Amino acid sequence: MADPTAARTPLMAGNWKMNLNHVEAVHLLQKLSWTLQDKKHDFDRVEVAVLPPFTDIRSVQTLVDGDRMKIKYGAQDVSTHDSGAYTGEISASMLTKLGCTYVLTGHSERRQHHHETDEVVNAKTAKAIEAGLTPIMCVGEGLEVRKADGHVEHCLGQVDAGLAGLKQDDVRKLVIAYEPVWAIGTGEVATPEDAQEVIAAIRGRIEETISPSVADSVRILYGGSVKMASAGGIMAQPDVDGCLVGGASLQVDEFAGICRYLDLQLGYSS
Ligand SMILES: O=C[C@H](O)COP(=O)(O)O
Repeated sequence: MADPTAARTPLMAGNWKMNLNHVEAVHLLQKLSWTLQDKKHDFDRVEVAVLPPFTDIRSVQTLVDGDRMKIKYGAQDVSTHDSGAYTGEISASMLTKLGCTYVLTGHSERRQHHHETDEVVNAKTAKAIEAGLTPIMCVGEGLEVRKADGHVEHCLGQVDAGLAGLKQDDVRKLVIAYEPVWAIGTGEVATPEDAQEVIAAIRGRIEETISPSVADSVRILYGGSVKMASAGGIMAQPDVDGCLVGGASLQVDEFAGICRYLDLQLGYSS
């Protein structure tokens, strides 16, 4: 039986999507770091990561290394290929070389606008792991599926397909993000109970198909219009291990507030 209270370090990951050039990226990251330092953020207690566009990653790396920041970073996508004649693609080893920790796979915007199938998501996830990156593999249902009450089965199907063929120890280390498509960038947040329902089902599926200890270790995030005001309620759910934040990660005070949800809950916000 998977233990929903097993120790898993919460992760707050900011997906900048196609926003911020490299100069703007440096400004935002510097300000985020100062804000969190000023509030004495404990990065071992709540991990913080940013996922900039590819063109910003080298600048982010220089800043993180130069200032010895504890903020981690990663990319928003990765190729299924290792190298060669694949115009416009970026390989997993290129990201590792840039010091990336994380990479998103299967974000709904890639599934929707770039027709990424579950097989492609699985191949990208495997390539990322092979190169030493931690994939944040995204799953989530659209509005029609939710209305037809098929959301849990839909997400479990995406999880099964995305994890196919991966080794137990690799699954243990990866991160899954549940993002209901109808809640992305719409201001429409799933309730904390909606997030818990699907995330607990995903953990249960991993327990069943892989192992209870892997299910206890794997971190599962919620994403979809998360704001400072909603983060505490979402994070109070026993199976939710963090948030994948889009729009609010472009506003330093909002994102810092999300990262500090524990302090804010405890009333240390002043
Ligand atoms: O990757 C992040 C998600 O797509 C959520 O975006 P959002 O916070 O703007 O709704």
